Amino acid sequence: MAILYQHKIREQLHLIEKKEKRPFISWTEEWNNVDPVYFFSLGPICSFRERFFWADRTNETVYVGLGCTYVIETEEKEDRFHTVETKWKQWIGQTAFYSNKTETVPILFGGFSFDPYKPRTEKWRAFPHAKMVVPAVLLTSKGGKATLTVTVRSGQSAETMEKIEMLFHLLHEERAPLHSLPSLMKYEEIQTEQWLNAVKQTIAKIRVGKFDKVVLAREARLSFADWVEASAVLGQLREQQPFSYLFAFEQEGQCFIGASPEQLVKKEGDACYSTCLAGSIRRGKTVQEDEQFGEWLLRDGKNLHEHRFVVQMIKEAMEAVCERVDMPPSPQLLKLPNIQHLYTPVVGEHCRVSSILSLVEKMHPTPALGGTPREAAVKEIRKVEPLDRGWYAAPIGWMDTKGNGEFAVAIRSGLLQGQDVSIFAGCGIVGDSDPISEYEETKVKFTPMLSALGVGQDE
Ligand SMILES: C=C(O[C@H]1C=CC=C(C(=O)O)[C@@H]1O)C(=O)O
Ligand SMILES: [Mg+2]
Repeated sequence: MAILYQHKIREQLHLIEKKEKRPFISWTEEWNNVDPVYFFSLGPICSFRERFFWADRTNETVYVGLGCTYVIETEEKEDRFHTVETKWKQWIGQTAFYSNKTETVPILFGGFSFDPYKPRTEKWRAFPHAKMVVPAVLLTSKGGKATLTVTVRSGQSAETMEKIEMLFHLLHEERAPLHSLPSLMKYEEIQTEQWLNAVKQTIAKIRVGKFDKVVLAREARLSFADWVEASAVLGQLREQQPFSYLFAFEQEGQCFIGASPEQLVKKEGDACYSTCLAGSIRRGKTVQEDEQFGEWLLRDGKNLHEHRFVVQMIKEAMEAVCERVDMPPSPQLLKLPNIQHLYTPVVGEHCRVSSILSLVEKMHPTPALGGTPREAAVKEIRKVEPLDRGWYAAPIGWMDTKGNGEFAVAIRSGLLQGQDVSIFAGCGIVGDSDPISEYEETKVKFTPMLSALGVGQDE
């Protein structure tokens, strides 16, 4: 099967290259189903130096990208979303699209930094303020049906084909097990004292009316005995966090990865969707305790307050561009394996914007990651938070050639850098926050990444 495909793709690309005058060729074909995490794991073995992974909360849409045929990246601050949009349109205009018996279109995948005005540290050097890529090979799985898209620069298909041939060869062989996780050498929470002080100061400032809400995040660092391979972590996240977005974006051997429950925005034609997620409590140890915690969260003034700011902002942002916006009048509970949240889904109809990036720009950062008022809160985070957030808490996702797409908020995430890993977690500070409870909340939010790394919470 794989051998057949290989010849077919090579032949097709060759024919197209001969007659096509455009700089890029993108060719899509129906394909046999393959485990996406396994597909992702084969990238480096086939000399693809970049890779990404995306699965939405229901696993309905899964994308795996290997290699990089076209990169859009910018260090611009104000204009970054606009620049990506313009370059994407230019690329679409330069590309010849071919497909065989499928409606699937190629996508652009990537993300943004949380705050382009925060000075970048060495840790995030491979992650500019905006970076989105068109992969050389894209595996798309939609509703259980798979397609493969090969995108090449015209005249350069031979180089990509060599790697693809290797990929097909490996897929044809008996499946090798995923990498195992190395053992933990060191676990360290970073600048906890400074973070707690920042929380205390922020609470005081909120109490005198300087802000309504500010989200403050912190970092923990882990060192392992060996290289931490992204596919091993991804495999664990997939098992342990079944109702979250799974994402990974690997560049220069560094991989930003996570399992986020939080949708920033999705656009499908003229409908758009978002979720308000803020307000948290851990899961109970028994069914009864778990229900008690949930009931408490639904009634707790401080958490409802935290949540309300997010609802207000998302509602306003959607109302500005949609004819109709629907949402339930009060939050529901979203129960995840380690934590429960207050949750309000939002649906916008007859959306007037043509590209998801305009919605991303409007909505980032929501008060679940930044605060209220937005500008003042982000400035305060920049000043007092002892952390370079990089891509943590920022938009990550995809868009297609029609301007549709979906972005999650990259929380419950970490950065894999060889044997070292940084993980991040934040929480919404309001006037009646208690620093120790907020500290505990961030600990619970570290759990998904720690478990995926094979680390127990008390290590
Ligand atoms: C900032 C994070 O969570 C946000 C999302 C849900 C609940 C939150 C909270 O209750 O504080 C946070 O706003 C994080 O997980 O790092
Ligand atoms: Mg909270």
